[in-house]
Amino acid sequence: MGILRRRSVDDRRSGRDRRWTDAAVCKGLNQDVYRFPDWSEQLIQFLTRYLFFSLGILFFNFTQNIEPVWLSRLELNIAFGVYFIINTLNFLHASRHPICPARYHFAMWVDIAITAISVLNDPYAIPPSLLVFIMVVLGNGMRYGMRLFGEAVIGCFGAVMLVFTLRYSNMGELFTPGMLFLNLFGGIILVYAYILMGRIEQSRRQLEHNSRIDPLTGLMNRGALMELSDGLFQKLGGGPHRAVVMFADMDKFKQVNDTYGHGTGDEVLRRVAEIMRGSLRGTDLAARIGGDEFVLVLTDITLDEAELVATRIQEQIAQYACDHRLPCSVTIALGEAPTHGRSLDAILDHVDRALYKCKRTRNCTGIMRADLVQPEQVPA
Ligand SMILES: Nc1nc2c(ncn2[C@@H]2O[C@H](COP(=O)(O)OP(=O)(O)OP(=O)(O)O)[C@@H](O)[C@H]2O)c(=O)[nH]1
Repeated sequence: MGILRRRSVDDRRSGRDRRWTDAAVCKGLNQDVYRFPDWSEQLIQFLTRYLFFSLGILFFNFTQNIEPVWLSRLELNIAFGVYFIINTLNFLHASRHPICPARYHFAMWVDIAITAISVLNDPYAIPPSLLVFIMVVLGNGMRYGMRLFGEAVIGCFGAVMLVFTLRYSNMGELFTPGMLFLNLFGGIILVYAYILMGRIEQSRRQLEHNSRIDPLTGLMNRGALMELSDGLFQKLGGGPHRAVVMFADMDKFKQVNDTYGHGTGDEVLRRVAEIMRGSLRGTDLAARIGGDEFVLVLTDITLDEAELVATRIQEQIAQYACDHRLPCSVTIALGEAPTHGRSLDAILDHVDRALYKCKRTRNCTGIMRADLVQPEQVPA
């Protein structure tokens, strides 16, 4: 039971990164297909775009013997000017709304368009500006996840084909071996980067999953519970909806371990987790937060209804213990949001006291509501 007393917030992610990811969760954005880079990453990308803009202006306006082949210099400068304005508007939007997949897509297509215009107007037979397509794919795809990566590959491939067709129809240019090599090389880099990125993303997701799940029971761990319940309690806010926090602690579990071994103890924990999981609805949360301690967060439910759920869980565990001739049982304490607090931490403080009291009271039925425990009864 001491684990709640030791509970602290220091293992939680902090700062902007966390708020951004939480915001993504709240907005219901799919983090399997999108990545949400932090502001510094996006800032570097915008600076790269401004760098590309400056190089384009310098190349087409101030390099000797360079004449745009498709547009007039004025038209080309207008295109770059429009790019500058769009980029700046996107930049301002990003500084206010860093998480915005629609903008990620839009900015990437604008990048593809201006790159295609540059390659189209590049007078070199083997246009070095083709390499910018690789930068567009890597710069966008690696930052924002597999969805944008795939879209960038398809978009850039389509743009290259279109540009070559137009260059050919305009200049009668044939594919030179150098051009063929450059495209082949670029294509191989992109496919390689896509595969590599896919593997990295998969490992990242696996790691993230493992860091949130208790491997013995498959329930979430304490860190994941704290993180998800933050969002859940924020949503409750001052509204009419309620949530009940249930804290369950096994009794005589040490005796099970000592008498029958840790293998049996593990099996008991797995079975208890199964019973708890079976009592939940889709929106509820269940976690093992310590050795033999479990926390459930039930949404849209009253304390009375939650007490019935707790009784059912208790009965099923008692039945299991009886069937296997085990001495263990479970004590469950209940608290309610917002009556006992507006965050999981705050409610758990109350519920922890109720559990402590129930464990120490001989006539406790094994279920205790936090509202039945007065502050002065709380042990020091
Ligand atoms: N089998 C097993 N045992 C564990 C695990 N994690 C913690 N424990 C054991 O769980 C026991 C918890 O101790 P206590 O909280 O004193 O258990 P209890 O006998 O139920 O005592 P009360 O809670 O005071 O009723 C300890 O013996 C731990 O070694 C685990 O993952 N598997």
